[in-house]
Amino acid sequence: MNRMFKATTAGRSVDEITEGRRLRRMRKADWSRRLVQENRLTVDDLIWPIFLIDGENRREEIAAMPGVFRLSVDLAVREAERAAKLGIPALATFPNVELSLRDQTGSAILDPDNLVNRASRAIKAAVPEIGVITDAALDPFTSHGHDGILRDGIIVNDETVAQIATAAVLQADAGADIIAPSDMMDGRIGAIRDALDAAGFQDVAIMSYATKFASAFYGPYREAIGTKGLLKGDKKTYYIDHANADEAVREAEQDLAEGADMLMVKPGLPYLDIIRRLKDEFAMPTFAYQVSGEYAMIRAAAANGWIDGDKAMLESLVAFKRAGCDGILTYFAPQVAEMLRA
Ligand SMILES: NCC(=O)CCC(=O)O
Ligand SMILES: [Mg+2]
Repeated sequence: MNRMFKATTAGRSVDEITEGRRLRRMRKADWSRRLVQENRLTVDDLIWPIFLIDGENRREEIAAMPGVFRLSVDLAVREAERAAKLGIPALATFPNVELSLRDQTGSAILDPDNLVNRASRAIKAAVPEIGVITDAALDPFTSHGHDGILRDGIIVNDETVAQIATAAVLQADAGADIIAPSDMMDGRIGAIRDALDAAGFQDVAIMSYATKFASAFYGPYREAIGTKGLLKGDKKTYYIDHANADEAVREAEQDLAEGADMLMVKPGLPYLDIIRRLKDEFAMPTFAYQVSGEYAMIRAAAANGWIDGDKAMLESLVAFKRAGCDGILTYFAPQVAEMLRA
């Protein structure tokens, strides 16, 4: 029937137009689609960001992130066990620090027994086979919610870098396998590398939040770590303008020169072009952070019945692989891992 059909429009048949190259041929059945599929999401691609709170047996749902909880350390350990069983390679921890412990300089990050370090110790003791990634940025620890030390209205770069480097050593000492600083201060990767090496932590890696953009998509995260009501102004003097791409390449280049082992692009889905450029340019292990706002959008639309949440989640994650990612930090990690296993 197809063969007999001659287009009645301007005269040429579809076979004449395509010269016989029919791309739908390989899409005709499930088996052939599977055979030619270029990118595949596996559990090995997942990093699970989890939120911490003080106390015991505490589990608080984050309103703007349905299905995501703040966990006391004992429950975080349980979740780490679950993650390891599911085959998730690594966790990234983020603390919601008690308000009374936050100050102008974020000094609690220098407490060897702060929430993050206690969690790393407990997780590594119970589940040594899972990777632990910690953030050395100051925002969960400052009374103003900025990622650095605030003096006279300015986030001071060099003093912040010195504090972050010291904090990174404490985090490594508590068991962190990867330090992932999310603050975007200039020079922090080199300073962290030097400090880790000087303290004997040559094997602790650095995943640079090399290209972190000033973004509206971090909203729910600020609720999660309790900086929403604290933060005055914005982070535009240290995060990258979301209109810029060449600048992101320069940031990544600089962090690699300073010793970053891995690059991260954040947020994720609106920045797939950056992921592709970094992967092509540097051929380094490259990660995306599918941030809280991206998670919330998918969950909210699904809750309203406007999209199929599971399908949108999987599609968004495969998009990162297609763009060149080696892995993705995603709040969907345990849910996806369960699905990929089934
Ligand atoms: N330093 C980690 C983040 O800022 C996460 C942002 C988000 O999930 O929105
Ligand atoms: Mg930089």
